Amino acid sequence: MAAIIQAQELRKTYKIGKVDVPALRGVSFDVEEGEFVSVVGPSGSGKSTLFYILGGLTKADGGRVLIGGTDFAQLSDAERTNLRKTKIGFVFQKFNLLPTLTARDNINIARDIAGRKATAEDEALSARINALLGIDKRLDHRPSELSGGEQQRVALARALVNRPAIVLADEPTGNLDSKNSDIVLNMLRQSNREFGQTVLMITHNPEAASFGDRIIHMRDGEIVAPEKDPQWVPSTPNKQ
Ligand SMILES: Nc1ncnc2c1ncn2[C@@H]1O[C@H](COP(=O)(O)OP(=O)(O)OP(=O)(O)O)[C@@H](O)[C@H]1O
Repeated sequence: MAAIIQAQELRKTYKIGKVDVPALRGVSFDVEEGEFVSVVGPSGSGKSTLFYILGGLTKADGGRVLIGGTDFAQLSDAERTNLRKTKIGFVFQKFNLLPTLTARDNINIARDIAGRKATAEDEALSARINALLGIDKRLDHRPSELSGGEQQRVALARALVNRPAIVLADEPTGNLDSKNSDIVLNMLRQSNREFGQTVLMITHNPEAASFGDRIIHMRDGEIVAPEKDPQWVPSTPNKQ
C-alpha cells in the first residue's frame, strides 16, 4: 500500500504580538491509502492546526505535506485549491453549511465547486449516502430548520459527494449527541470500508477514536506514545 498522506517534520508557530505560540514542533507520520486514522490529544496539543495544514487550508512554517505523493509546496495556489476540491472532503465541528441554501444545495455545491457534472452513478451514490445518513427527507430544508445533528449529517454528505480519496474530519462529533455521533461515525467507517476512502479524524473522544484502525496521540505539538497523553482512556476497539 502507498502513503496517501505524508506529514514530514511539520512545524507551525503562531505569533500573538511579541509572543510565540508553538502549535506544531516537528510532526511526521504517513497515512496509507485506505486507512482510518484517529488523531487525539488534549486541548491545545495542535490537532486542529495539523488538520488545517494537511488540508492545505493553512501553510506550515516548516516541513512538507504530500498528498498522493504531490508536495503541496510545489503547487500553485490554483493547483492546491483544485487538489483540495477534488481529492479531499472536509468535515468541521461547526458544520459550516451555507445558511441561505437548502440541504440539497449545500451538498451539491461541493460538486459544482469541483466543476463536476453528476453522473447517474454519482446520483445513485448520493441518494444512498443521504438515506444512510437519514437526511433524505430533509433535503429541502435550510440549515436553520435542521437540528445540529442533521446539519452535521448534511455536512458529511457534502464531504462525500465528490467521492474524495481522503476525508478529513475535525471533531465531527464534538457538538453531537450520542445518537447523531453514531450515525456520523458509522458513515465515516462505511465510507472507509466500503467506498475505500482514507479517513483522518481528529477527536477528543476515545470512543470515537476507536473507530479508527490506528490512533495518533499528540501532546504539546508533538506525536507521543499513548501513555504520555494525560487524557487518554483506552476503550474497547469499535471495529466491525
Ligand atoms: N490562530 C491562532 N492564533 C494564535 N494561536 C493559535 C491559533 N490557533 C491555534 N493557536 C494555538 O496553537 C496551539 C495549538 O492549537 P490547536 O487549535 O491546533 O490545538 P487543538 O489540539 O486542536 O486544541 P482543541 O482541542 O482545543 O481544539 C494552542 O496553544 C493554541 O492556543
